Amino acid sequence: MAAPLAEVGRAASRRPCGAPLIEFRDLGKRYEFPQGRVVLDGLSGTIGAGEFLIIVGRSGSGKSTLLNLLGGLDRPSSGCVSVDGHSLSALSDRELTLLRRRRIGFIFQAYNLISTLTVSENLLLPLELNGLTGAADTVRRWLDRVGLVGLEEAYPDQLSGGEQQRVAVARALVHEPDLILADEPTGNLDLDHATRVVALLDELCRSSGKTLVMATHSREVAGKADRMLTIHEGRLLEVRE
Ligand SMILES: Nc1ncnc2c1ncn2[C@@H]1O[C@H](COP(=O)(O)OP(=O)(O)OP(=O)(O)O)[C@@H](O)[C@H]1O
Repeated sequence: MAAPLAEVGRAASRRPCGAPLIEFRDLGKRYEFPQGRVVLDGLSGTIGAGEFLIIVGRSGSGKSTLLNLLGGLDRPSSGCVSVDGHSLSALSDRELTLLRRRRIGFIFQAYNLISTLTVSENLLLPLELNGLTGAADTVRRWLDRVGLVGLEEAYPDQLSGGEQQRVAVARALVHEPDLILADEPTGNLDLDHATRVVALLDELCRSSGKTLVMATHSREVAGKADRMLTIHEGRLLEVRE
């Protein structure tokens, strides 16, 4: 049975390695507007703790929609998702917010850094929201890990695309979530920088046993993913190469 939400905030180390972190069953999503369209149709599966899973699919196939459902950013039209045994549909909006804040790190294509905050301040935010102490040291350590020492006081628009994405990577990981959901994290980067960002993400997640689910157009950046799934006509298929 799942532990109460308040008690599972930082319980990743108790989970046996390889046990499913995410389970989804008969998951469906239909958007009513602008015209009724079924984007996801009866998807079921599991994602193991510590796994690196890539989701590919053509533009508009539903990759972002799936990540949003897995991360509790949107509610499914049918079916259910559970994260570490917590059924997302059973959580109130407040509980869902807490689960997302504590347990999940999001990385988006357009970085989504807060433009009026410096690099350091962008990283401090998730720590402060989670009431974590020792924040200044943690931020310094993460800036070192992603190779951004010296840019602490810079604002996002003073950084290159690759640098901004490394800030976004650090921001998603700084509060030690169990699950990282990355939606086209390299979409704005050339192949060389894209490959480096994915390698960094992979290394950071693997070294700390975090689960990484990444949606991308490009199989070339898939790197060392453990598994690759594709969404085609609303269904999820395993890609074997
Ligand atoms: N909020 C919404 N309201 C209505 N339709 C939506 C909404 N969000 C997405 N869609 C539609 O759902 C389909 C899937 O969109 P989604 O963004 O999940 O695809 P994607 O595979 O991530 O695409 P891309 O690779 O271009 O980012 C698209 O046809 C899109 O127009």
